[in-house]
Amino acid sequence: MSLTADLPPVFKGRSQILQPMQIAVPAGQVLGVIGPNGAGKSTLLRSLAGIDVLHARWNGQPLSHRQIGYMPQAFQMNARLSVLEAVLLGKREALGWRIATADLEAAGAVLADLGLAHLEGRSMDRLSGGQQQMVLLAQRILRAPRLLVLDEPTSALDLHHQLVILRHLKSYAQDKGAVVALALHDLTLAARFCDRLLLIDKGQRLVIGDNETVLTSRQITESWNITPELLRARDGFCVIVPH
Ligand SMILES: Nc1ncnc2c1ncn2[C@@H]1O[C@H](COP(=O)(O)OP(=O)(O)OP(=O)(O)O)[C@@H](O)[C@H]1O
Repeated sequence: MSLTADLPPVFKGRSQILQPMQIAVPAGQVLGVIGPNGAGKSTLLRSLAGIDVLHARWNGQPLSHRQIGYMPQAFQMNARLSVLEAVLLGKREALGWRIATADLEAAGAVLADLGLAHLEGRSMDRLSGGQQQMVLLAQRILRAPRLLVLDEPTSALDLHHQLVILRHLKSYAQDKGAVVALALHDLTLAARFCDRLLLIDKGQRLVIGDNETVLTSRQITESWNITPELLRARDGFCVIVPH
């Protein structure tokens, strides 16, 4: 089982900000989309998530909006909803006037998995930026999408919560046989949690493959204009120290 997508070029005005590209990811994997600022990561993820036109296929069959969860880079929810209500909105197509006990339990379980159970009754407009980011992620996860597309899902999180969320996303992909595609700026975290990486620059796919193939000194220097030191952590993962 796998996700495939034949993404068309994207234009803004007369500029082409994304070249056409083909993407293929086996079910159960996390795809990290990396590249410098303005490289085209958000544009690629929007296209993959089918915000304008659906392109993603699962085993060759088109995926519907219902099967795709997308979280954009800019997020904010100032509504006077409780955290539990906000998460339940993830099920909105299935919710009627009465909320099924199963949906309430599922929402509570996702919050508990992300360590957010204590916030269940709190109003969304009284959460910190990082807490909001995690609650909105819980909302997307509750839909149990086949394809979860997340634009910098850890940008507002401290180190502990970055690990909680990335571990959870990796398990989500493995347990559900889903695909998670996410943009990350931290290359060390990308190396540790992603099964494969797609390096993009100037709207063009430079390379897609396993971490060793993508995160080479030469490629990092060319794309980010730094001279990295590539170390090996105790657990064998690559650590990228920028110089
Ligand atoms: N609405 C727009 N009009 C014109 N150009 C745009 C528009 N949106 C994005 N761009 C340009 O397209 C390119 C890719 O932008 P995109 O947001 O996809 O990059 P990114 O890799 O996600 O960047 P960042 O890491 O800074 O979030 C950039 O050069 C950006 O200036």
